[in-house]
Amino acid sequence: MQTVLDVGGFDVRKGWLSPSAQAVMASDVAAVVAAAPFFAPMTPWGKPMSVRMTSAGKYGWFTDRRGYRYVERHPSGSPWPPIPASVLDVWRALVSTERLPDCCLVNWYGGTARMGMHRDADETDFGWPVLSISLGDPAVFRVGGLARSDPSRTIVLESGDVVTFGGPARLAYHGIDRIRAGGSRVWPDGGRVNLTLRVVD
Ligand SMILES: O=C(O)CCC(=O)C(=O)O
Ligand SMILES: [Fe+2]
Repeated sequence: MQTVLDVGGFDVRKGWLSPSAQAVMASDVAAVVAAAPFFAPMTPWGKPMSVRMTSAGKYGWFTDRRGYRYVERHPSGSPWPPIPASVLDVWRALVSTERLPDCCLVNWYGGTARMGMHRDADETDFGWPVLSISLGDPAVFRVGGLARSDPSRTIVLESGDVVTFGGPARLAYHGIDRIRAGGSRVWPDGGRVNLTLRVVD
């Protein structure tokens, strides 16, 4: 495991998923996306996000002019599909076999997509970590500290890397500076998917 932050609880597991496990998970994610298609989220201040987004599980993360929140339905009105077993297995191995996540947020990054620095703070209990899985093209991931003004540094997240934000790092600022197109064969047309597993309430 790599220690990147000065506070504890930010753990990077490089190559935790084998190429064959990544392939199984990619086809499970494709099935989630077939049931709950990607949509273009809008920030509360009216700017479209550059990622495309969907979710699996009891809740999906959502944003529009009314703000950030978890919702029980896809914008189509359908409930979110279940979180695939291949994804839950990672949570069971690294976090808990008793309390499973309520939400698997699926972010799709095409060529120029990025994500600004933010904290994952829409959940009720910060005692549970957020677990992040990367599939596809490498991403330049930026992680800072607990205040927006803290110094930050970058690491490259590649396909199969698994990150947990727990303990003091649960509320660390983080974001995606950019994607390195063409760095993976997980998706036939390139791009990157990031899955984040969250206990919501
Ligand atoms: O794409 C990533 O690695 C991070 C995604 C993220 O921070 C989020 O969805 O809250
Ligand atoms: Fe996040």
